[in-house]
Amino acid sequence: MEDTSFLFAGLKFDKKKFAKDFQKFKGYKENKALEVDLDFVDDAKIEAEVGKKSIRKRRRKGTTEGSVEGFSVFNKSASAVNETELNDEEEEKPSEKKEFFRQLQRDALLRKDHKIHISGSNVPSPLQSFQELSTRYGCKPYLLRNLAELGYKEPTPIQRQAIPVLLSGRECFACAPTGSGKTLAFICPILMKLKHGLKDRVRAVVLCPTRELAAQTARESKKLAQGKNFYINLMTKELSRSADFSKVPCDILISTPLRLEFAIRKRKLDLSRVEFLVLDESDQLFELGFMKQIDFVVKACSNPSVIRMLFSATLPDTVEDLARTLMHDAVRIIVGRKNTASPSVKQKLVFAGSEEGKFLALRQIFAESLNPPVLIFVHSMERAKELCRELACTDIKVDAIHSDLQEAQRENAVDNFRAGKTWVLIATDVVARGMDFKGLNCVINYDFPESAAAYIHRIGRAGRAGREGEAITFYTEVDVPYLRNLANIMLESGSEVPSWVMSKPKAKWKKHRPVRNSIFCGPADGK
Ligand SMILES: Nc1ncnc2c1ncn2[C@@H]1O[C@H](COP(=O)(O)OP(=O)(O)OP(=O)(O)O)[C@@H](O)[C@H]1O
Repeated sequence: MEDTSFLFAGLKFDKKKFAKDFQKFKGYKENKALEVDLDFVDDAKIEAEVGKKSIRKRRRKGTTEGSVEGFSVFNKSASAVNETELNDEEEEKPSEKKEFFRQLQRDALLRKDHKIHISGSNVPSPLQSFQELSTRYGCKPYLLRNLAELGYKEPTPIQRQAIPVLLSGRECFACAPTGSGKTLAFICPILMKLKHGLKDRVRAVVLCPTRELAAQTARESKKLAQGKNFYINLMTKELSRSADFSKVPCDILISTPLRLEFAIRKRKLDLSRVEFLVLDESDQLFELGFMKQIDFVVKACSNPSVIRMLFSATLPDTVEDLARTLMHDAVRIIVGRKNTASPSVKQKLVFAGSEEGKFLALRQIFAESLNPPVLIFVHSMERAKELCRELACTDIKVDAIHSDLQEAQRENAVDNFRAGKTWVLIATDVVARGMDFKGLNCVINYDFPESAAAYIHRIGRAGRAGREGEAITFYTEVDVPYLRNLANIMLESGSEVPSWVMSKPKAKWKKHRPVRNSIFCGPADGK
């Protein structure tokens, strides 16, 4: 790859100015042996591994908050600390030093309790509670009030770590399970950092892969900003086509890549003063279909001090490598194990034999216990329409959502499902990512997912925010070669797998889209 400039070409990384940091990143792989995961270190190790330099740095910076910002994975090992540093360290008051190590221990324990794994230099302490937003960072009362009104008592693990990282002005790339509150993890610090009342520029951009997710993110952001005069705009079709952006006050702009690119090119939308750029579902945004627009948007956010952040429940190594090499002094945050399904979803495999078998299995599940709302995934819009037609013949309130619908029809499908007017929603992967259907009990993969990431995101529509959920995956002969891969994900997230599946070889699982027979199979009861 011609480094990665095609994507982050707009990034003005001054290699001379940041020579030291650049060296750190360049040497990241070699330095990996030094990477310390605080989750697993005891007191002695902390003492040995901590870069003494960071104590000094912190004192110089005059950090007043109760957090510790002093642990560098890139620091030299204790034995390599040079003489000057040791001399400096001698000046450290013993009580201050002791408190520093105590804080490190507290951080390590908190991270261990919440399965937070970090790498990066001087990573700020995770949050003990939302109250710390006010004691450590001077958060305005309105935000704490809104959090309480939304019923958020404790920060989720990703919120505990990502919020302090972003508030300390650091870039980050983060991977945390589906339904674990990543939206709040990036919106909360943006609201805290943005001074409101500046109406002349877009100051934060959130990119989402689908319109539905963009709309949901805009709605959730507005709830959090309630009571403050923030301008939070969703890039609708009309806005992207006809707005005079110099006259549209906009603090946070939430958009899909295509619409944003269009507005920049055709409506002269100026993003040169954007302070925060969020790439939500970042791994999908880095896929081929979006690459050109993402590159364009990243270039347009040309403010050298823009803070970029990547969030997803799946973060392939390729995306990580890209982020690690190109973001400046970024912190990597992983909650739990990377690329695993949410442990709160009970997963099950069902052999359906054939297309006809799938439909019969579905009817049987519904006959035994239809516990709406239920989301069913199929692999194409034709199949979504077909299955919807088949189920519409029953007394089940069913609808379908796919990319062949008008924007308003898609909105209606989502709204009706949320309102309980639709019991069963049949969908393509257009709603597989990010969508938060509160109270969704069950996801059925009518068609086997095309990749591991698709599986993790699809089933992650259930079992959100600590609730239990269920996922059933139908398979036929054509899907058998991929069963083992799926079984691994199931096992890692605590679900049971039949032992024979584990004896199958693993296959390369990317874009498994076999040609499937028609869903239509005539009357199921033979009448
Ligand atoms: N601190 C919290 N306490 C309780 N619930 C929370 C908290 N933060 C967020 N939530 C709720 O958790 C649910 C999932 O949040 P969100 O949609 O941000 O998840 P996500 O991690 O982005 O998921 P996905 O990977 O599927 O996009 C939402 O209903 C949200 O309101």
